[in-house]
Amino acid sequence: MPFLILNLFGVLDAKRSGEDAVKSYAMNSGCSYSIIRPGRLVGGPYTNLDLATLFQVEGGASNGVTVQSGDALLGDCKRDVCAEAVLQCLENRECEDVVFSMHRFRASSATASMTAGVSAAAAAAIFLSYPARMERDHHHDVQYSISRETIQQHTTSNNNIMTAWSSSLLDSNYWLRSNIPTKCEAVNNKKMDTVNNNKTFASNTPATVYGEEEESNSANGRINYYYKRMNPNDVDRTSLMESHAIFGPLWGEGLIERYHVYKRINTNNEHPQIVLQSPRELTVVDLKVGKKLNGHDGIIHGGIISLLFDEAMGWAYECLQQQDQIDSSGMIIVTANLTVNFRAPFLAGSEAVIRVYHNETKGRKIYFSARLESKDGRVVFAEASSLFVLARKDKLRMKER
Ligand SMILES: CCCCCCCCCC(=O)SCCNC(=O)CCNC(=O)[C@H](O)C(C)(C)COP(=O)(O)OP(=O)(O)OC[C@H]1O[C@@H](n2cnc3c(N)ncnc32)[C@H](O)[C@@H]1OP(=O)(O)O
Repeated sequence: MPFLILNLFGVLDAKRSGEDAVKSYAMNSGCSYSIIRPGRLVGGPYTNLDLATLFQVEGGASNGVTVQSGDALLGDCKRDVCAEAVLQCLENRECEDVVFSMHRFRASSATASMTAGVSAAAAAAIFLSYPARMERDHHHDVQYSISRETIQQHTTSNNNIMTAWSSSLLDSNYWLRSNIPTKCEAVNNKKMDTVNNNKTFASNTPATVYGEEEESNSANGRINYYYKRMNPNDVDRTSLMESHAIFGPLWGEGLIERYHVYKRINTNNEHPQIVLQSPRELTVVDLKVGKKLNGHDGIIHGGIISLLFDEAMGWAYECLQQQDQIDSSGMIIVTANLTVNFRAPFLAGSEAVIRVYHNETKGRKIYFSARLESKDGRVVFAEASSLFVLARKDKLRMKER
């Protein structure tokens, strides 16, 4: 159908704005999104086209769905399947940061039998696990495909549809794990070498990591933040080198081997209200721990993890101070409270990232939260929340005496 007709009264424009707002919010708040563009919704009280199919179709053949990236598809979509798809998106990591359209499966006789007797839930779940071609929006220059033919081969060669689907689900998940660059991988290879000059790039920060010169491209609505290396350029820490826990005695092979701090710089002028949403991601630390910092054999000591969090939050304060221009003359920021929940063993020799968020500022009290997670964001090793307090320097010295 011509775009002009589909877009009568600006309906598609409005939908696009809605989608852009969702993406911006997701990018700026650090959460993921899934955008489903269903075909014309049917199957409800006012559009019960399915009365017709009810008499023609055995079982639930009309529950089949076709999923494709972008909006190439045109057709109807059953409401119950759409609702199920929404729920599946919440649970399927494969659906993170994707935009796809779905409509009813216009099945050939062979493929119709594939969906016969399968519930809407199963159909939606399976097809969402096997997107014919999903566009990862954050990696918009990369597309991934899982052939729908593969599914059909599985299903036609096996009488037990559900078994066949589950086995290909495993294949597919394996494929996804082994092939899809995750959120933490670089989009732009050209930027990889900027790590070396400490300029802008965190090799393991989220996908939307762009160099400063590309910031000007943000007009296309896709690029609205990037990361810039903080240490050692932004803050003179030479005096810290010898006595600082991380950069001094605990620094080196087998110990803390990497601790690169990046501040997030938002460049989104389109939705400033969204950028300011709380909690706001302030810093990301790209780190590597060695094999000599264990508690139990092979597992990094919880105290070390707490230290890594504390430091990251200290840098987050530095970032906040730069952004919000906090007047801290005569003051020093100190940790008043730090709570850590250890969620999964953080293994010796691992690489990971810490993401720090600003939750709230109340007078001289600043609340942060943070996550230590695997580079691909799939495993959360620990979560932390903290209260930092701006204390008067002279008062702290009095306490020392
Ligand atoms: C770019 C460079 C990056 C470098 C990063 C380095 C990061 C490293 C950060 C650290 O590890 S600092 C070392 C560990 N922390 C300390 O040594 C701090 C020791 N504690 C203190 O010196 C004082 O207890 C403190 C300055 C935190 C507070 O004393 P104050 O006399 O200034 O404030 P006060 O006790 O009146 O408390 C102020 C507010 O904070 C609240 N508060 C203080 N401690 C709290 C606590 N532990 N839990 C909850 N709330 C707390 C307190 O209730 C109160 O709330 P209200 O204003 O609403 O009444």
